[in-house]
Amino acid sequence: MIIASIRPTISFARRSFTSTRTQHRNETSALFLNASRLDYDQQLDFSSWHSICQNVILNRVDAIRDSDEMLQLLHQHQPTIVLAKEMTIPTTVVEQFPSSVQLICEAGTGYNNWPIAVARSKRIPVCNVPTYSTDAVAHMAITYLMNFAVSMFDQQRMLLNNDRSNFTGPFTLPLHEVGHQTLGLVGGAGRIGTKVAEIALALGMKKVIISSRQPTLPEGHSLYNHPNVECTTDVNYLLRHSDYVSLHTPLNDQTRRSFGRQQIEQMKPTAFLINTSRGGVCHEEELIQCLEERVIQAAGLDVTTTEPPPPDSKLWQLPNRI
Ligand SMILES: NC(=O)C1=CN([C@@H]2O[C@H](COP(=O)(O)OP(=O)(O)OC[C@H]3O[C@@H](n4cnc5c(N)ncnc54)[C@H](O)[C@@H]3O)[C@@H](O)[C@H]2O)C=CC1
Ligand SMILES: O=C(O)C(=O)COP(=O)(O)O
Repeated sequence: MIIASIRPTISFARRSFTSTRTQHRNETSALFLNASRLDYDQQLDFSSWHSICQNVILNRVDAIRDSDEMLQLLHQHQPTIVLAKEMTIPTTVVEQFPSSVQLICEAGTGYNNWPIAVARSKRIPVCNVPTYSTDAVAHMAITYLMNFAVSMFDQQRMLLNNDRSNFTGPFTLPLHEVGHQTLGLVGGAGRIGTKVAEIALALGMKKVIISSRQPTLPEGHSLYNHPNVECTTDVNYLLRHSDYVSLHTPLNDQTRRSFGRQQIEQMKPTAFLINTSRGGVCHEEELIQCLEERVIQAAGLDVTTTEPPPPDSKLWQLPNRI
């Protein structure tokens, strides 16, 4: 899957290069910072890189300790292309990039780890892999939803704790039929949100509310004019009417810590929050407090502000956090 999905980056790179950078066809090297994050021997299609530039030398480095070391490596290798995956690249590093660097590639979807404004000011294009894991993330969000719907996590916890109260008498854990429920997708008109919506509708969910910066889905969107889909610019409306709220915006200056107590308090007390976007989109301290106070039922968090959370984070202990 990843071999196929990395191709958009390659084709973007090819377009960038063929339009403006053809003079460098003979002398291209790429530096992959912290390459051990994935096994890219299998995932980078070197023949594509070679069609951009005749000699691509991919140098992979790991376990970089600090900005100084990063800069030292960059100046030593003088790469044309710098690749990274989810590793925070400090502003000062991009400011001091060697002049050889002509393309930044994020080898995944979210590119919040790069100081884009600095790259832009230096006229270095940045590309990502937009479809790197669209289906996998959508499946993850739906897995949280279905588990919340039938209290699967709680049932398993009770079994592991040898707590038989729900298996000997009347069943007290909630069991919801999603056909009667509404899913709210914040930033839901994007790739992952749309895929989540499509699966939720296939499961027969009553309604999907998508919040977007546009009042309607664009013509040509797979859910345009769908009878069970509502598009709104009013996130508060979505929060008030959803049984599950799933976050799908990228992390940027507008979305950073944008989902906190004020938003959670508008959700139904019976509702669940799902975050598979970026931990930093949530105001994590306020989210933890709201979960402790049971302002909502529970949260499914594929992402946290720091990954993994620090050992003393309350996130490790909260019973209503998955
Ligand atoms: N948990 C994981 O392993 C993964 C997480 N992700 C995260 O999911 C995010 C979304 O991915 P895609 O759906 O593929 O991206 P996308 O770009 O297709 O969709 C993002 C949506 O958010 C909207 N948006 C952007 N800025 C906004 C703002 N300031 N306010 C409101 N809406 C805004 C966009 O208009 C778009 O509809 C990525 O940026 C990444 O952070 C992506 C892949 C894997
Ligand atoms: O591509 C992205 O934005 C991701 O977050 C992918 O994350 P992962 O490869 O699942 O650690």
